[in-house]
Amino acid sequence: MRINPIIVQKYGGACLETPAKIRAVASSLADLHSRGHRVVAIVSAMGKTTDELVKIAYQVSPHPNRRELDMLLTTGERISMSLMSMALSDLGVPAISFTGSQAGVMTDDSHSSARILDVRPIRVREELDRGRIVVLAGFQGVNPVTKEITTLGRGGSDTTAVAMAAVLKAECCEIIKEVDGVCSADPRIVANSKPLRQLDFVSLSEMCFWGAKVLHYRSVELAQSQNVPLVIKKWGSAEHSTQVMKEVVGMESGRVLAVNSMARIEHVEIDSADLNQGFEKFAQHLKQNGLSWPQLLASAFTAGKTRIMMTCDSESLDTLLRTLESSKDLRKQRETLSSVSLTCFGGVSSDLPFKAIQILQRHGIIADKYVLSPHSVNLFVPVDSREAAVKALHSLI
Ligand SMILES: Nc1ncnc2c1ncn2[C@@H]1O[C@H](COP(=O)(O)OP(=O)(O)O)[C@@H](O)[C@H]1O
Ligand SMILES: N[C@@H](CC(=O)OP(=O)(O)O)C(=O)O
Repeated sequence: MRINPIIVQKYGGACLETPAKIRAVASSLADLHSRGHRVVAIVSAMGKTTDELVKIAYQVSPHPNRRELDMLLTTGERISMSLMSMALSDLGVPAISFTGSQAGVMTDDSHSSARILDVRPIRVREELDRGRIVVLAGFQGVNPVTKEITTLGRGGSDTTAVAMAAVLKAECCEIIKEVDGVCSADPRIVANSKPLRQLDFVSLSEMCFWGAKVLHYRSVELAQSQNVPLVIKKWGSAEHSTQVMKEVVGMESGRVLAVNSMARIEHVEIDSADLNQGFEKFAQHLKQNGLSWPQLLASAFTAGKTRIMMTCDSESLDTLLRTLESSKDLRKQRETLSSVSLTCFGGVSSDLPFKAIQILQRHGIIADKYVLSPHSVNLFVPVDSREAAVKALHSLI
């Protein structure tokens, strides 16, 4: 007997913003199911629900307990999953929803930035075998030791989808968006940004690490390491999609593929004897204050100070900066910056940083410094120049 292929589809908050949108997604899932696929749908919270929950938490407590914050934020996805399952039942399609822990998503114990250690989708497999569509809450899991509920970090539902597709050996993992796949820049900033129809894993993961909000960057790394066929698709449009490939034809062209940016980068300075002690003090400070690790971008040690450059969601950065006020050895250093990154195919050409600096200068923007990664030039600019810098550098594409 031929076993029907499994398709994992992930729907982001934008596609689930209203009850009408949820019903529309349900009918598209029903259609997929009727064509003989076994379907797993990963859902995010409706619209901006997670932002609203975060806001409420900070109105109640200026420094919310991280365990309780995770308990709160996971409710957003629970709402979506149960509504989606109801909508499917109304269409006459058998469906069942599961939370991350019911679906067997096992994580480490790091609240608000947990990493997936294992997936044991026992109930998911049973229900697929019964012919049901399985609807899963993205962005969450459970730590098998502490038994606590965790979240994977903002945008983490993409990573749930890829992890589930990997263990279920799905035929495809489709990330469904309201945008036209992955574009050469955020279409909200650059109206004429170009959709990228094919992208290699390395370039995409670099773009997402440096701020492209289109995918959780850990999901790209996981898809690459687990060999998951990954497609980013525009909702309701068969042809508008980005296919992520192991290799895209071409050698070391250095062609600029995309410009992305990070809105807010902060610097912390730590009194220390060397880099190692600087990091130890930073790690201890995070632990003592119940804070999760931010995304670290660079660090340096000179003259008794370790300086760390980092980013994270704005609420977490605000909380971290507040805790520095009562610290003896750690302090906020210099003004907040934004980043602008050029991601290139097949490596960065040596003259690109200087070309980029000149273009910015012609637009009256002074780049403070830049760092290179194998596939990106990442420049740091004043926060109020961020959008103008993205638009100016998009001329290189
Ligand atoms: N390079 C990029 N390509 C496409 N979208 C991007 C890029 N950088 C940032 N974005 C943003 O990512 C979001 C992705 O799609 P959307 O369906 O709105 O979100 P979600 O699925 O997270 O709810 C959009 O808001 C878009 O503005
Ligand atoms: N709801 C969570 C997780 C997520 O993945 O959301 P989205 O897929 O809408 O970016 C967040 O807003 O962070």
